[in-house]
Amino acid sequence: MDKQTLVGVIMGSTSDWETMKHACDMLDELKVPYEKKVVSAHRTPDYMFNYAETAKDRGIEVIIAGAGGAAHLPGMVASKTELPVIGVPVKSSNLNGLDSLLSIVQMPGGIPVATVAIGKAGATNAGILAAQILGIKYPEYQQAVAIMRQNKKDTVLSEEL
Ligand SMILES: Nc1c(C(=O)O)ncn1[C@@H]1O[C@H](COP(=O)(O)O)[C@@H](O)[C@H]1O
Repeated sequence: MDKQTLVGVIMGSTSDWETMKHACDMLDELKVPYEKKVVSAHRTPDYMFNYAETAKDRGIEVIIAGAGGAAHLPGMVASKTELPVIGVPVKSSNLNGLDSLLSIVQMPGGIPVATVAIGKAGATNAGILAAQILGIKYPEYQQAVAIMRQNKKDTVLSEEL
């Protein structure tokens, strides 16, 4: 039987995939079941509301939302769900992602978005953070994160200049 999808990876546009695939790669590595979709607060507002409102009942436990520029998606999704939302600022062409970062991180008190760094490293960390959150309830994901970190440590220690 397929495992229950636990993470919703959403992004404002297909153009965000280059960045957001790194979150999905990490979820694949940690064997966390996820779904991925394009959802936009600006372009598909009703769909975005519906996605956020129904995610919990569908069994999703963490949402990773990536967007660039006027990146309202993570915050708007957070406003419609009690699930933890991790926001990934996608690097924009005009302002290098600083616009995305500030749009996501500066949430008003009461509606948090756990914001990671701009771009690939942030997306990768979003995948790890999602697994760590799930690891509180599902020990296999905590274990997977521990193994991944140990492997990284071994790689760094074995590296020579
Ligand atoms: N920031 C948002 C939202 C949103 O926040 O709802 N929807 C799309 N976008 C962003 O617009 C950028 C350009 O999109 P296009 O490449 O499709 O023109 C993308 O980075 C996307 O995340």
